[in-house]
Amino acid sequence: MIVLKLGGSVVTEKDREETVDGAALEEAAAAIAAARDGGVDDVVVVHGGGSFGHPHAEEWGASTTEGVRDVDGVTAIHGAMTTLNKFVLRALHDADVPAVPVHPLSAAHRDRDGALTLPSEQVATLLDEGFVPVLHGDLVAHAGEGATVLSGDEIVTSLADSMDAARVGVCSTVPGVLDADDAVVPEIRSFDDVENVLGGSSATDVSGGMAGKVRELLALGAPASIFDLDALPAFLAGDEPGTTVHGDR
Ligand SMILES: Nc1ncnc2c1ncn2[C@@H]1O[C@H](COP(=O)(O)OP(=O)(O)OP(=O)(O)O)[C@@H](O)[C@H]1O
Ligand SMILES: C=C(C)CCOP(=O)(O)O
Repeated sequence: MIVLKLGGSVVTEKDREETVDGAALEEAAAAIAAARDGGVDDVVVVHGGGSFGHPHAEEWGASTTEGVRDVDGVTAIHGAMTTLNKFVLRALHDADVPAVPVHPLSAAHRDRDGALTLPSEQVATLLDEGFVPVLHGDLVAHAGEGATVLSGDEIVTSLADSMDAARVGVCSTVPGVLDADDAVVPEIRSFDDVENVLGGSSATDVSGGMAGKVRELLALGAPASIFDLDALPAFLAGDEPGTTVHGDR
């Protein structure tokens, strides 16, 4: 199976709070629909926070390690993400993709050391039954912290491991990880390869931007591609566009 992350910076306008990028979302949904028509029917979709989750998380001081205890904060952050999830589902439904939401806050948790448990049996069963599960960056219950941010990238890594994904795709606004001359780095095998060129995100992002992404993907067994929306059809067709991160496991 394939785990595909649609970056929050792809499906939203990251500089305008709670604004969906409708054209990008439509393009992504069309690519997924076309791939399904071509026989690729085992895709799990995860989307990021973009201008929905991140500004609220920042406002409430929540990150992947700093929790929020105020129920209004939980409601604001989780609510923004479920709102974005509804837009993503609608775009997929409009393209005739049988997308079904899976909200991580209802299923996942972190222990006191921050280790994540994200059940995947319901995701696997939905997939077996012909649906396209759609998860999203969210908050999760975190022992001793209240609720912390769970990034879409962590979801991707966790599901890729527990569901033994063959391939992982991370669709972002950049054509791959860029080097100091803005050329795409074709392959990454260790964080040292790219440490000096990796920054955070150009927009509000509480979960680490590109550096966080590469760290997560390096912890994987399956190869992971980072590419832009133009390259999504190629990725779904089996190519490895953009940057391929080969995990160190
Ligand atoms: N060396 C680099 N190569 C490519 N992008 C980089 C690099 N360093 C920093 N970045 C930034 O990382 C961003 C991608 O990370 P970001 O977390 O914003 O993506 P996303 O997954 O699409 O969004 P979200 O986290 O909301 O889901 C790029 O838009 C760019 O601003
Ligand atoms: C900010 C929240 C709640 C989700 C973050 O998910 P990401 O955009 O994948 O890092």
